[in-house]
Amino acid sequence: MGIEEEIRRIEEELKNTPYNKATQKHIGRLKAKLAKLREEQNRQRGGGGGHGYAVKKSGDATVAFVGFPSVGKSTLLNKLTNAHSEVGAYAFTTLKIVPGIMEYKGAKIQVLDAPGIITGASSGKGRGTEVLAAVRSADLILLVVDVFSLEHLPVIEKELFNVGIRLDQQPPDVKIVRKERGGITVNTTVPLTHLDEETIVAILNEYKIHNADVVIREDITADQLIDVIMGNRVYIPSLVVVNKIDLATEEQLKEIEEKLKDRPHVLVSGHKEINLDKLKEAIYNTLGFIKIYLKPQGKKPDFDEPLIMLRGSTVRDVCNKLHRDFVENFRYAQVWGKSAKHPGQRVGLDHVLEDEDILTIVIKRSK
Ligand SMILES: Nc1nc2c(ncn2[C@@H]2O[C@H](COP(=O)(O)OP(=O)(O)OP(=O)(O)O)[C@@H](O)[C@H]2O)c(=O)[nH]1
Repeated sequence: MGIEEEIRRIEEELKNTPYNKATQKHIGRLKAKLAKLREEQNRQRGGGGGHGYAVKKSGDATVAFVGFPSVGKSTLLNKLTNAHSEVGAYAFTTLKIVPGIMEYKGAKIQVLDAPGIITGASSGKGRGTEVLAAVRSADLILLVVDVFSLEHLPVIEKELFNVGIRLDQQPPDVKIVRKERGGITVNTTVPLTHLDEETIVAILNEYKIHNADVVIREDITADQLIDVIMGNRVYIPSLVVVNKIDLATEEQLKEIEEKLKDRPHVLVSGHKEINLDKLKEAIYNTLGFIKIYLKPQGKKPDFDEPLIMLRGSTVRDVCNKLHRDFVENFRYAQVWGKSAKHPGQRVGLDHVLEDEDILTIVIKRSK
């Protein structure tokens, strides 16, 4: 049986197996098998867990447009950035990923236009797989649909899920430490409502893990446990962009608003330039930026040109951005501001910075 056929067979079985206490373990095993097969398939197609596509990261953050062909991604990209992607009134005008830079409130945001993903892209049909690999490296994913195709959203989400992209989730708080012998021990700090110990062990066994200490600190699902075992998942926030609102009636727009009320979304028209500022603002806010003022040793901080970094950035991220040798030659850093325990605190590369911190980086003198 070919991989694709086997995947279909297991998906079918999962669909037809009702979830309850008695089937939990079986379902867990099936899901583990399915995840392994998808991984194998992604490997064969050269996508998935790979390191992406020939797009160099530049700017302060990267945003990827994902959507079906002809929803207007190229048009939006052109209006938001300085890039000139070809726009055509036919499907698949975008044959390779075209990055552009969008400047907003001092941040330079790299925007990638990916070829339209289609059903089955994650299984290698169309040009989807390599594109999805590039999307994995984004800091924010824009799910683009047009006013008449909201039903594409779950399809796109499934494609992304299948290549290991987890939207709007945090990495599960689970530690698995393998050992030589002693079997599997499971410790939990919260009650688990989706998994019992037998299922956890069955899933681990499916991955040939027979000896390990497992610590679970949140109420995870089988899928989340599998994600931790696979280890190559990426966790990226998303924003829904509904395009071509110029074609819809007030009534239709209200319906769309209602359907999307529980998730971040923006309604726009690329072509008619409606709500594009709102979209830029939403992109900027969802990414979340902080300003860092650099202070050369023994001098005053530079308040005129702050460094723009993503929220959660560390001293290491700053070093990487400034110069490729900084991490290697790093001695220590000093911080003043919200993240510092006291003004001028000495910190290492892993120190997490806060908005408006002042930072001095001390590096070894080059020989
Ligand atoms: N009415 C209307 N048409 C639009 C809008 N934005 C784009 N279009 C049209 O939709 C068609 C497809 O636009 P593209 O920007 O090429 O779409 P794409 O998503 O990049 O398509 P692929 O390159 O095939 O993936 C073109 O004819 C555009 O002129 C819009 O806001 N309103």
